[in-house]
Amino acid sequence: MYAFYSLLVYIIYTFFKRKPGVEPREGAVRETHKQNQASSRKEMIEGSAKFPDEDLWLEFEEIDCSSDSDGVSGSEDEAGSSAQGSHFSEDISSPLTEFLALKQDTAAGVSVPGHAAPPTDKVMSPLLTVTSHLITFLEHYSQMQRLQGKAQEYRAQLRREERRRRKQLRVLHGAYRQRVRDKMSLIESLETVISEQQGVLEKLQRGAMFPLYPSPQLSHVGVHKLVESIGVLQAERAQLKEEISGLRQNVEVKEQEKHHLTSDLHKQVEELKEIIRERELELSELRLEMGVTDSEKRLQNLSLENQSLKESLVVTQGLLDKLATMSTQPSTLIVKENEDLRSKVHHLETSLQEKMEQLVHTKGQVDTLQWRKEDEIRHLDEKIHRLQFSLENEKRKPPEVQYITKTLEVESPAILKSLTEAEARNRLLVDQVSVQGEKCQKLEEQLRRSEDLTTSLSAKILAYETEIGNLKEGLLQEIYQLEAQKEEAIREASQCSEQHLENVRDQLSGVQTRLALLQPFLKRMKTDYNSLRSQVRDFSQFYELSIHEARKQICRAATNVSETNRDLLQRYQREVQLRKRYHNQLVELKGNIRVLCRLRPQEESREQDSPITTDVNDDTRLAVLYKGKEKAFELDKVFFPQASQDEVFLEIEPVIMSCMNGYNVCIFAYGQTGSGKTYTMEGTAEDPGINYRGLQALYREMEARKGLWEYTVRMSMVEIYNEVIRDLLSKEPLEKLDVKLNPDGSGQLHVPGLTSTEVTSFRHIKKLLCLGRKNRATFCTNMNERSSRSHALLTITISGRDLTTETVTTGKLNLVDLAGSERVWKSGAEGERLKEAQNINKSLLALGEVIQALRAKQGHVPFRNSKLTYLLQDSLGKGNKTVMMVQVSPLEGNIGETVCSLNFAQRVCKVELGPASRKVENGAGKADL
Ligand SMILES: Nc1ncnc2c1ncn2[C@@H]1O[C@H](COP(=O)(O)OP(=O)(O)OP(=O)(O)O)[C@@H](O)[C@H]1O
Repeated sequence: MYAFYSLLVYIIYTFFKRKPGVEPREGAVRETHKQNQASSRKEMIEGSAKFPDEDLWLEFEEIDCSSDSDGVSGSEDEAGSSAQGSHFSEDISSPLTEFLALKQDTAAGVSVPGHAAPPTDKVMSPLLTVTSHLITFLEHYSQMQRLQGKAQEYRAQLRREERRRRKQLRVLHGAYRQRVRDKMSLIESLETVISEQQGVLEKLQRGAMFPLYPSPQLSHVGVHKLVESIGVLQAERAQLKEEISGLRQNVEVKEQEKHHLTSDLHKQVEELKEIIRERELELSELRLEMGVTDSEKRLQNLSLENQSLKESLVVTQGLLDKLATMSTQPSTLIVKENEDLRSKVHHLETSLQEKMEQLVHTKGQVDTLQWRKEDEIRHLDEKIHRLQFSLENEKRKPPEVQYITKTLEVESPAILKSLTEAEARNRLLVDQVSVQGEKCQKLEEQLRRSEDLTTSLSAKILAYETEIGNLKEGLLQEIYQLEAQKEEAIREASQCSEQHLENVRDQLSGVQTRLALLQPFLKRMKTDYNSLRSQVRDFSQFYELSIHEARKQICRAATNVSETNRDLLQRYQREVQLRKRYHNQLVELKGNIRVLCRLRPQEESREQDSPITTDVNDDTRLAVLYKGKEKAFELDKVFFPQASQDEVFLEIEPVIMSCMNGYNVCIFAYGQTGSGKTYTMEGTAEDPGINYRGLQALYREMEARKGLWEYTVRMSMVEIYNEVIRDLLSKEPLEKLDVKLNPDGSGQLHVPGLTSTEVTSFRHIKKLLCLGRKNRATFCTNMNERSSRSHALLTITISGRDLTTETVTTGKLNLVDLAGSERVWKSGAEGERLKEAQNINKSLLALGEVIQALRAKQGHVPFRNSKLTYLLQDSLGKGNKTVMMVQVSPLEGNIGETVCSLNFAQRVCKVELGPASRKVENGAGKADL
């Protein structure tokens, strides 16, 4: 008895002294286990004591082997955990099995045949009972760990399956998109076919609109084309139907296969369930035998759940494989593909639903398991307390027992720790299961969406198919209608043509009768025609002779005309020369400086007695009643107030025209402000003055001389204000210019920077005149004031070339609108007005001095005393032609200024410039003639 207890204590000691953190290596453990087995067996054999239950040993060995293999086949973590579990189980199996065997033998009191009966103790001590319970619990715990390892393996498999399924789904989606694209292209091709058919139909309709006109061939061709295309479409449709039926058969076959697979799977599941049931029975038996706790049941439940999960995974995998194989099959028809997809989606949905249900069930089970485990832990705690209590009672027992009790006290926290770890693992499992459920839900949603898309697409396809069918029916109906219309049209056309033929026959018979009547007339006409032909022949001969004679006469007349022309040309040239000579003599007779006076008419509203009287019979005299005395003036010509612009111009025209022959001419208007200077020179738009009319006359003459003379005309316009020259044709009219001697040494004057524009036509001149007027207006706010105080000078330079004699003439025409000659400075003006008045007076005084010098025939003429005289130097001096237009106001109030102006004019009248000279240049060089 003592020996037995000693052995028992030794075994427990050897088992419990190994702590979980310092377990021996696997190989070492296995070796120890084998050695223990070997030694125990050896001992048994040597002691001629066969082991009481060899089958039980074998079972334990199998468990060890399976746990080893599981640890190798799982993933790295799982392998680690399973390996750990196997170590633990292996670690405890050898001493425990031995002890269990011994305990069973002891409890049963069975003697092994052939062996000596072991020493028996009929009464089991409490320590032995507790120890046996603990060992049983540890065994169950190790089994639970193994099952957990297997569950982890299943989870890994589940993950792998999930990944594979996702991949397959991606592939399926890609294939599905491709099929949709193919479907769209098919629909487009069908639409193009329909549009072509519609086009053909429209053509046919057009042909039917004009049945009487020649288009039956076109209608025939169109109908034939339409019928052919419809036949092709029908053939295509039949082919498509055949393909669809074939594909449906394939689908049915696949469905049957799927059904078989499902039934096989169900069978397998049933078998597995049967096996599980058997295992459950075995376990329940074991539990009854060994007093197993509820943890075994839970472990069984877990294993069952895992098994069901595995089965569902297998089912899903099979479905996915089938889907993959179906997706790889070549398909051309959309309908079939859609059906396949629909069925697959349905299967997937059902499998997912099953899985979801299983997962929910598993989750519930796990929750209940957790709850039960907590209860179990509580029970274990109570048991431990009871054990502690019993151990307290056993304190008075031998020291070995006390040692065991202490060991149990030490080891119980470790057991509790392992239990909490197991609980944590269970929680982890629950979390993973919930994550899996979410993934399954997402997949389910994706599948639902794809199914919706598939249904919508299939609906569209059906709609297209129905539309195509309707169109075909409509086309066929229209074809029938067209054929009917065509037949009707042919019938009508044949009726019309028959009627027309009858009409034509009638007309032909009428024409034949008329021809018979016209036969004698035709014979007569033939004779007339022959006579006419002979006459025409005679006439053509006569005509040729006449033409020949006329040509001769024309040639003779041409020779006579050329001789006459030469004579006429010579006479014309002589006439021109004479005209020029007489003109010059006339101008000279009139005087090369001529003073004309123009009386401004009174305004109708302010008409009053004028102090100026004229003689109607003598247009060279006028008298002014000034300060009670009548003062008489004799000038070259006096224009009465009623004199028109044209009259004034006719008087001046010969002088203006002389510039075309190379004379320098200067025409200036002189007089007080408001006396009509600008009116005379510029005039108005309706009644232009000397400037406009003179330039117009020059261009008229130039036109008349075209072919004999060639002219170049240049134009410039300046304003002299306060002794400052400004270019009125410049782009920068505010620039101040100055008169200088020409640097070429000719002694001529020129204004550097002055714009001298070559004029191409009279219209061009008009534009330039407008520009000059506009620029002058920009200088002042009050145009009348400004024009009254500034001189405006328009210069035209005309270079002419006689094309017959190559003589070149250069003439210059200066047209000057002078500033008002009133004596403002005498009226006490100040400031700017005084300066203006002084400058005006200076230039007019300089003009008077120049005229005085010319009159006195002085050697020096002071042209440079003012800008005005400087500019007019080459036109005012000797050999030039000058016209002074004295403008006189008829008003009593202006009488003083009138007298002054007339006095100045009188002085100018007495100036003798001598005969004018022409600026002519011929082959020998320049000359003044
Ligand atoms: N012969 C005429 N017939 C009709 N109206 C005339 C005649 N002469 C001048 N006038 C008118 O008299 C007014 C003053 O004439 P104008 O402006 O030509 O005078 P002016 O001497 O040029 O003055 P200023 O020196 O201020 O420029 C204008 O309205 C003009 O139409």
